[in-house]
Amino acid sequence: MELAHQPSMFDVAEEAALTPLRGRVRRHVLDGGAWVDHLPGWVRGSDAVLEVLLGDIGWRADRRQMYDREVAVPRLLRWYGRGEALPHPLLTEAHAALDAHYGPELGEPFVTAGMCLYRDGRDSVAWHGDRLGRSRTQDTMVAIVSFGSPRPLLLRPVGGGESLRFSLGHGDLVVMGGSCQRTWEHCIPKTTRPVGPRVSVQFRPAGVA
Ligand SMILES: O=C(O)CCC(=O)C(=O)O
Ligand SMILES: [Fe+2]
Repeated sequence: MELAHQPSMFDVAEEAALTPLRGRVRRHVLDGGAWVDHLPGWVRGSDAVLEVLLGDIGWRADRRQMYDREVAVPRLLRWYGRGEALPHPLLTEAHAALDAHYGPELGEPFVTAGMCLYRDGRDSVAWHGDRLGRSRTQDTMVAIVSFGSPRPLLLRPVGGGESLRFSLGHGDLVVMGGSCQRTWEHCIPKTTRPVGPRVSVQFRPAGVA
């Protein structure tokens, strides 16, 4: 796998650390019982995490069921199941912090960590909801921590309407909650701008995909 990445481009002097969530994360209430929480700069010292994520952690090219077709996904994937050790301790801390903050509202823990690597602007994910599991019928949360080059996350209501745009930069947190996976769709569009790699780390409860 060829990635435009050299260790020397990172300043890993700053140790990766989380900043507080409470009182800082901003909730955007959307139509239809959906919401999006956004906290730019949740993680400090994200270079150290990105460097590990861009290494050999078992990235795979994959295929995915999209609507009624199976398509090659233009991004690399790495799935961490229940209890599987995450590749950087900051991610383990992030998981615990998300559980502490969202557990009372979510009513269950985040369990899996799905990771996506967008190598450059040609990598993307098309409009979809994460509805392969219980999220097809139930409210849930998907928490995304982003590392690397900023890419926008777009959201639009199922059935049409204006789309919203959240910037997902290095160390930023976005949480899609409520009915968001079934009443809204989201995507990471391709871009012709020269962008470096981005890794998205998505925490989901059991049975949500
Ligand atoms: O790249 C992201 O942050 C979003 C990825 C996504 O929507 C998915 O994998 O279901
Ligand atoms: Fe998604």
